[in-house]
Amino acid sequence: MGFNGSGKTRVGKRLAKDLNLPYLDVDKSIVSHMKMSVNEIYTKFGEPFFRALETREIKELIELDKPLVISIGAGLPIQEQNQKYLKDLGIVIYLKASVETLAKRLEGSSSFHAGENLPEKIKKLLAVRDPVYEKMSDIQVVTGVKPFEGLICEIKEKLENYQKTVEKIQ
Ligand SMILES: Nc1ncnc2c1ncn2[C@@H]1O[C@H](COP(=O)(O)OP(=O)(O)O)[C@@H](O)[C@H]1O
Ligand SMILES: O=C(O)C1=C[C@@H](OP(=O)(O)O)[C@@H](O)[C@H](O)C1
Ligand SMILES: [Mg+2]
Repeated sequence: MGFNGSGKTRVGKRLAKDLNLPYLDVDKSIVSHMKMSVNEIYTKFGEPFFRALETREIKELIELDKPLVISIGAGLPIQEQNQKYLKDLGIVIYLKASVETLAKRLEGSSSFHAGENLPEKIKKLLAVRDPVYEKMSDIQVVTGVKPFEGLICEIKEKLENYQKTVEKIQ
């Protein structure tokens, strides 16, 4: 979980490979179910419809009850209707990034329509989203500081520690 460009796809795919688990991207699942791009769904049916598809998708994943590494869209956790399901989905990792890191990564991105002032748009949206990501996450890592390999090691270490702590409690 994280802002657009925080690395959900890249980190998710690598983590799945290292943990020997299947990888699933919620946006990609929606696109393949609908046979339409995210942009087409937004244009044709509007955002609330897309958000309802996200909700349906994560409910199905909970019912599936299968170990997976999942990337969710940046807007999914912001929807109140999804927050109760997110907790049931499993361990939630927040890829936290600064405005500067995100602006660097999202420059020229076709999926993040920034218009004129990219850092300003990121700053505004992040101010709303970061507290929600903080609240909804079990594990947090800062991305954009250390090299990718180091970040992956940090995530795996934090995951192990988290699982050990949960086992102790149960
Ligand atoms: N830890 C990282 N260090 C440097 N670049 C990264 C890192 N994680 C992701 N990126 C790059 O940032 C961009 C956005 O990553 P991506 O995984 O597509 O983000 P998201 O799925 O969260 O939108 C890609 O070009 C990706 O290669
Ligand atoms: O920020 C958002 O509201 C969205 C982020 C996108 O996912 P990424 O986080 O992979 O860009 C995608 O779900 C959709 O375009 C809406
Ligand atoms: Mg992505």
